[in-house]
Amino acid sequence: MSDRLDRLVIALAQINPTVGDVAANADRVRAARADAAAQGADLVVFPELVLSGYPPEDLVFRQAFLDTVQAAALALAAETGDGGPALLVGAPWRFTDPDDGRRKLGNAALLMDGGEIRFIGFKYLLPNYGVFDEVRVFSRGPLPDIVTLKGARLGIMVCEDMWGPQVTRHLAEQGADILLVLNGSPFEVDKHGQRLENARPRVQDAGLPLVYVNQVGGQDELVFDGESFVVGADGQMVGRLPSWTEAVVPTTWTRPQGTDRPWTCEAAPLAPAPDTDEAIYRALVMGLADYVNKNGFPGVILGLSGGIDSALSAAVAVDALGPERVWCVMMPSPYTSRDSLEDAEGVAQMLGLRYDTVNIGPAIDAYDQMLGRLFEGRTPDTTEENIQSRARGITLMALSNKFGPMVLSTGNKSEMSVGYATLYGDMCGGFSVLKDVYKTTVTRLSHWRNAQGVPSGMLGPDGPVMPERVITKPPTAELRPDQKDEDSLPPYPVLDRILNGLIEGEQGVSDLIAAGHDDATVQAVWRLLNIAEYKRRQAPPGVKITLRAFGRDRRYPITNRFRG
Ligand SMILES: Nc1ncnc2c1ncn2[C@@H]1O[C@H](COP(=O)(O)OP(=O)(O)OC[C@H]2O[C@@H]([n+]3cccc(C(=O)O)c3)[C@H](O)[C@@H]2O)[C@@H](O)[C@H]1O
Ligand SMILES: Nc1ncnc2c1ncn2[C@@H]1O[C@H](COP(=O)(O)OP(=O)(O)OP(=O)(O)O)[C@@H](O)[C@H]1O
Ligand SMILES: NC(=O)CC[C@H](N)C(=O)O
Repeated sequence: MSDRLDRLVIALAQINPTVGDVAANADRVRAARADAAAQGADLVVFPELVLSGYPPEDLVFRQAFLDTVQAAALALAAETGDGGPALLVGAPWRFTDPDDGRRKLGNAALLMDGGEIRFIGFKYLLPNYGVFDEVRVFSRGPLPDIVTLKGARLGIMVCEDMWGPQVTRHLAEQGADILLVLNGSPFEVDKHGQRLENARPRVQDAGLPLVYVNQVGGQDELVFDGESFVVGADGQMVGRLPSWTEAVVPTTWTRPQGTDRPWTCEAAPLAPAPDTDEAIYRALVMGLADYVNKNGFPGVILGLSGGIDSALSAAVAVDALGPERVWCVMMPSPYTSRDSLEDAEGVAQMLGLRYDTVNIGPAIDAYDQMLGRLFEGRTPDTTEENIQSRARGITLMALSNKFGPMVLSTGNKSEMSVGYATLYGDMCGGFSVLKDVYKTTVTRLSHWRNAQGVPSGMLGPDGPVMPERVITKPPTAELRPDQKDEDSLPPYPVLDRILNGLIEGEQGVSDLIAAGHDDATVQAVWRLLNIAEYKRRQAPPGVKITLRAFGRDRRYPITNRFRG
């Protein structure tokens, strides 16, 4: 037998598309192809729906949008007539269903080679759970055929196709040599482990190696971490791309020349996977940066209270956008303590950003006067507290309207769970960094960022970002004298464990009581969680990091009498 080898170089193009910007996405594909060509690639594999951006949601109902995608795809395909690498690109694509003869829309993978679209495969398993609604917008295609490139029989799948056995089995039966998977797989804590756990049974079932290409970047509530990889037919990781950054990485595949022996991938670089806290922090930074930049804002503005939530939100914003694009405003009331003033100023100095003070005292006096006659005989309560919060909201929105930065809302997941936030007050804003981050995780991330220095690729200071006291002092809303969060809520470690069970674990009240939690506390938290749904529906979007984020993932009725 000859010891010469057949050789195929497959480049993994982990790029950051923008939903709806078809021309820019096609240009990114071109740039990645040029990069891959310079690295000797024969084929460049891109993420799911890279031409439209993922997820395109109802945008794909517009024929004009599909026409634009189709024109861009045909232009890219024509360019592969130059003898350079072939492209494997995801796009929404209209097709005629062979079973019923009807025109449908599929989530497709297009193989472009030799100046034409040589092969079209469609996603077979459409995810319709959690954040995914693909049955609503796409039809499943027929089970895909295999296609040959430079003698290698490629089995092409689209994302969810790898999460069930059917498509892999079909491709293996057809005689595939290598499985290629185009993905739009959003980040969740510890998701990278799940991807590998789902890839391995497919690989073992088929006895075939697998190439997994995921996108990076933020799209509204979703953020994609990339972390594309190659797994050998033995289930071992052969190569892994870095997370949270664009990358075009070639992998070299060989087999004995002229034989029908399996293709194997030569060892490729194995980028380290970040630990949990770093991954969450990077998700928040990328989610915010892409939201602000892709929507064309000059920067963000937020209320800096001297508390931990606004301090961490400001730190994430500075790491995402740089200090010159983040504006913080301290808005003291008569209840604002000296410590809060010092701590807010400390945060601003450490982050090196623009910091202003606007006293809300005159606004509160004005409302006291305006409402005095109508409120006569009523004792002060949360009504007056909420007016303070709303005076801050109005101030931030006025500065946003006048100067253009988007207001960043600072509430965390613990508060959003129990409705501990004021509608049109501290809930106002365009985007919320911490919306899906429990308070105990806020504390952990703050310690992490203070100890870590600037994470690679970020724009903030290489040192601590908030005074230690901001992390260690008891949380307070400072809406009345000596107020502490724990006056109204269980201590956050207790609250977060219960919320984690009710939300992430979908556990019942009785399960949590049986697990040893205090009966009355669990009942109270469950009640608050239920009655705060109306607030969450009016809350700004924020970066999803958990299994069950409010908004896209966890959708409960507002009008809901079930209390069991
Ligand atoms: N199902 C439903 N559908 C639609 N609307 C509903 C509703 N239930 C009540 N509402 C309305 O919602 C209003 C109550 O909500 P809202 O006005 O937000 O006020 P509310 O929830 O009563 O008070 C805000 C709470 O957030 C706490 N908090 C914590 C931390 C920071 C801050 C801060 O502001 O900085 C505040 C504050 O201590 C207080 O407990 C009611 O007046 C009612 O009209
Ligand atoms: N004195 C203040 N100056 C500026 N902004 C404020 C002030 N007080 C509250 N805010 C804004 O309202 C948000 C909610 O504040 P509050 O302090 O009441 O609750 P919190 O959830 O403990 O937040 P934090 O930890 O940031 O204080 C803050 O994150 C901040 O954006
Ligand atoms: N786009 C998709 O099909 C994604 C679904 C898949 N289970 C994932 O999260 O990775």
